Amino acid sequence: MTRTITRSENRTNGSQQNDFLVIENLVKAFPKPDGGQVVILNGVDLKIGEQEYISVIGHSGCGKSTMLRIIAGLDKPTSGLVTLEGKAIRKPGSDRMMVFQSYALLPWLTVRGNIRLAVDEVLKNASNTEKVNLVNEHLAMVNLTAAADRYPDEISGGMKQRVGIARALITRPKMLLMDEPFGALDALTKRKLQTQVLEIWESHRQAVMMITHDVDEAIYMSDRIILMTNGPEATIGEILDVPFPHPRDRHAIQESKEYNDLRLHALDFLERYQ
Ligand SMILES: Nc1ncnc2c1ncn2[C@@H]1O[C@H](COP(=O)(O)OP(=O)(O)OP(=O)(O)O)[C@@H](O)[C@H]1O
Repeated sequence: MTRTITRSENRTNGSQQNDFLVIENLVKAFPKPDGGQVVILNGVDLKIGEQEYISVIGHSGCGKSTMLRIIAGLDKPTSGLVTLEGKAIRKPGSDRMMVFQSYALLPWLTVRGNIRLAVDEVLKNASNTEKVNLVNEHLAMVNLTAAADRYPDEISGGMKQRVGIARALITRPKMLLMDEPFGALDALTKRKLQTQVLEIWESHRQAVMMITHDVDEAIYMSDRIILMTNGPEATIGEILDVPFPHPRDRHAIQESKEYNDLRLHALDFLERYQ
């Protein structure tokens, strides 16, 4: 069989060679309850372009969320450096927004209120009219206009996740960090939301790092797929280039030989690291 897989060298994809996010020799260790330390991530090197969509796949516990939290500024590296546009990341900032699997919405605020909160926190100089228009625009973008005045416990999981995505997008962060954003959704809702998020990203490009356990999701959505080795002491095992131009048609790409080769290659990798 002719292999069409391209293993990316550690560079940004396609035309965007700029080193927007740079991770250099990242090591993260946590203290063990009985003393000593366990090294979770050991020597991660990665560069991401400013409009690049990256997926990270690896077995449970290898340190994917830890890496995302370090990029978000919620946790610190034990050693190594993570920079965004050349500046070391030391704390959370409005240039990076997170989307969590567990939605993390405030139950006492409506859909509109949850989205508006992000605008109030980040776009402090915008007028009330500008903020209202922005919230309405983003409610429409994720098809939530009709549910704007409902509370989180009155809407479905898929709707909650759309609120989380609108809330993350509305302040136009330079980088979107998504931790298994579709992991809690049923198969149909998941596919719909994947398409919606991809369409939004295709029209408002930004850097994305998305953790997923789903190889098909990674191929459909991303430009490159980072395959992590198992922990402890996990690192990047391989980086796969996804050769399909955007905008993508899920059905069309799934019929191609490249798609199936890529899928089998990623699954083989994961099997090897079981
Ligand atoms: N604050 C912490 N203190 C101690 N150990 C931690 C801490 N945070 C994470 N860990 C450990 O680090 C390892 C990696 O955790 P992490 O959540 O990053 O993995 P993951 O790859 O995202 O897993 P999953 O796919 O299951 O979400 C796990 O063994 C976890 O128990």
